This record gives sequence, C-alpha cells and structure tokens, in this order.
Amino acid sequence: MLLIGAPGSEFRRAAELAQGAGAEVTMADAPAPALETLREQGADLVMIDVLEDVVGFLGDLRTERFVVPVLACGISAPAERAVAAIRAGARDYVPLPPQRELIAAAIASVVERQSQVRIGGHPVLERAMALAGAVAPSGSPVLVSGGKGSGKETMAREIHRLSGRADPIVSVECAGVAADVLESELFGHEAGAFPGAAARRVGRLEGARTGTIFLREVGALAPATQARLLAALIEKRFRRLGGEEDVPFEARLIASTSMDLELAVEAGSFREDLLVRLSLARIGVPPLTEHGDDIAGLAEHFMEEFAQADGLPARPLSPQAIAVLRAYGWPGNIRELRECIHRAALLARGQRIEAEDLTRADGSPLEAIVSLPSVADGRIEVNGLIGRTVEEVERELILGTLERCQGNRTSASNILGISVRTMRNKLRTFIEGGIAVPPAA
Ligand SMILES: Nc1ncnc2c1ncn2[C@@H]1O[C@H](COP(=O)(O)OP(=O)(O)OP(=O)(O)O)[C@@H](O)[C@H]1O
Repeated sequence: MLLIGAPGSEFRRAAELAQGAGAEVTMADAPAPALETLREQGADLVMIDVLEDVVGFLGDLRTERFVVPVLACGISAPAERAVAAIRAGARDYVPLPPQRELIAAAIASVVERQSQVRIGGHPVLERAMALAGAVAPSGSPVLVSGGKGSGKETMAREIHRLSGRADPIVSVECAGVAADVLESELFGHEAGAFPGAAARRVGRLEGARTGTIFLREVGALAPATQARLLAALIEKRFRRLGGEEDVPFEARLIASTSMDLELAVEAGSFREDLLVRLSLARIGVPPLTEHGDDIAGLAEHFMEEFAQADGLPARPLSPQAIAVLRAYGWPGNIRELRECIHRAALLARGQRIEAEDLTRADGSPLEAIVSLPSVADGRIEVNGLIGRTVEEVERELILGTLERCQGNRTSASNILGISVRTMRNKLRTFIEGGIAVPPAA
C-alpha cells in the first residue's frame, strides 16, 4: 500500500493501522515521488491526501497505464475536494484521523483477505493438494483451473508456500483490463515507449523477482500479450515495452482459469502453444459441491475466523443449518460459502447458527432455494410427469437445475451427475431448438 501526503501524525497512524491489517506500507510525501515508487515497485492500493493534486495524479496514472485502485483521504477536508477526487476516478474517500475498521475495510475492498487454508479431508481436494505439493519444488508453470471462487488463488499461494521461494507471490488480474494497460503492468516499459510513458517502469513479472507471478484468468490475455508471455517462458527473458535490454524472467508462473481454455483454443481466442506450456502441470480445483463433505468443516473454520476477527463469539451451526449448506448448489463455491458464513456470524442473534440465518448476497434465505423436489415415501412423485416425454422432463430438469445454480455449468452438472461436456452438448441442442438457456455464471 502506498500512502501519499505530507508526513503528519494522522498519516503515520493510518500507516500503522494498515500495517496492523496486514499491508506492507510505503509512504511518499507528494505525488511525484509516489509515481517513482510505483514505477519501481508497484502497489496494490494507493491512498492520497485530497490536499494533494489528486486529479493530476490520477491523470498521470492513466497516461502511464497503471492499474491500481486509489482511495482519497483527508483531515476535515472540504467536501468538494473529496467529490472532485471521486469524480476523477478515486474509488472512495476515507476521513482521517483514521479508524481501524475503515482502513481494514479499505484494504479488504481491493485485496481479498485470504483465509487460512483448510485442507478438507475429501479425496478430490486431497488429490489436488497432493498434486500441488508434488509440483511445488519445480520451476515449471502451473495451470490451476476451476469454477469462480473455488480456491484457485488459494491453491497458487499454497504451491508458492510449498516451493520455499524467498521472494513474494505477485498476483495480477487479467480480466477486465485494457490490453495495452495490462501489457505495461506485466512487462513494464521504458521512457517514451508510448505517449505518456514519462519514465521507466518495472513490470510485475520483473517485480516478482525469483518468487511467483500469479496470473488470474489467463484466458483474458490479448493475443499480443499471449505471444509475449509465451516468448518470455521459452526464452526465460523479455524486454520492457519499448526496451532493447533483456530482463531475466526468473519468477515461477502460475495461471488460473475458470473458462475452458481448450474451447478458447478451438474458438481461436487462446494460443494452443501457450496452453501446452502452461499445462505442463495442471491442477483442477473441484467445485465445492464435488467435495460436499468438506462444507461443514469449512463453515466452522470460517465461523471461527470471523468470530476472532470481529470479536464475536464463535457459535456452532445447527444440524439443519448444515443440511441446508449441504443441499445448496454453491455457484460461487468456497468464496460464496465464506461470505454466507460471514453474514450469519454478523447477523444471527441466537446461541447457534440456524438454517434461517443463512442467506445469499441478495438477502434471500438459502432454505427457500434448496427446497427439495416433492418426494413421497422416498420416491419422486411421478403423477405430474405422466403424459410428458422423457426428453421434455430431462430438459426441464437440466434447465431448472442450471437456473438454481445461477447458470454455473459445473455445479449443475455435478448435481445432475453428468459430465460438463454432456451438459454443454445438451445446452447446444436446446439453443439450436430455440430454447432459452441461462447465461453461464
Ligand atoms: N481450502 C480453503 N480453505 C480455506 N479457505 C479457502 C480455501 N479455498 C478457498 N478459500 C477462501 O475462499 C475465497 C476464494 O478463494 P480463491 O480466491 O482462492 O478462489 P479463486 O478460485 O481464485 O477465485 P476467482 O475465481 O474469483 O479468481 C478466499 O477468501 C479464500 O481464502
């Protein structure tokens, strides 16, 4: 985290609080030295005093293609300054003197706090973890695939930890970032590489030194960046944009994907040769529903974590609450479970967490969503189905399950006991027949 402002006790206090919340803090007393720091070492979050030229600083960040969230802050600053900062692109305004919770929330809003890893006892997750342990010591690239929030970054961090590398793991989001901005972010640039490149900037690949570079959603890389990355992997060196000097590429590459990269290759949006290189070691993180036996343990683990962090009593989950957690489809996987438990830890009033305390992000109770199909004497009620074709019933079952899983193909396939490939083929047939299919989650 980079703090920009004239040194004063409030700023020092903000820095101490940020450090207490787990951030590594660098301080700069004005935007110009702050830009120098960003060019040399980057930052995951910037906080700038609104008394500085925030608008000019944000403009410089854009011209030099930095992708870093900026928060404005100030000591009883005039409201118009805060508004101007937000209008110019600052994410939020944090008043000083700082409060511990506000600083922690600001950090949490941009850098997801990683839970302490709990390795479930389920064989599918254990197999994935064993693979991670086996590939960790080598320097070869690793591709971690799995659904949204299933634990891909957690797996990458585990591999990095087990590799014993002294340098850090540097995480870069590839989705939703303009191609030229991401290219600078990854490879850095020399002064004059493009209009606005005022000085040399060290990219994240270089900044990771001999540690690990983690590329989240690698399938989103533009073709030119894919080509550059492939060359860097083969030659173990690269050039900053506009540079003539080779920079050694010493970091270990771990990439994650929640999209089917084979399909992306077929569609021509991802290079096959890059996929082959990335796939030397490949780890699939299973969707949460595939290791459902871990749900209760993970839920208790998160409950303890939040109780500790928020100073609340750790409460047990009732058997009904656990049954509801087990029955839900978890399209957002472990992240969704973690957030669900966080809401329950904050809002539940009883001695233990009951089924009705478990909600989705929109506030709807999980209980209502997991209502099971009508069952009579253990058998599915078939009267309402007689007169309908097997094809119709199958289509309704598939589309209904998919809807309940908010379009998540992997979760729905798991619940239905069919492969994702079969699911895709069925959906293709539906679409060809003019039937609406829920969009992919
Ligand atoms: N085995 C685990 N034990 C404890 N917490 C976990 C585990 N796996 C994932 N989590 C937690 O779940 C959340 C989501 O995990 P993570 O960021 O690794 O998922 P992801 O698959 O990389 O997400 P995305 O698809 O959005 O990139 C994080 O808060 C992480 O700490």
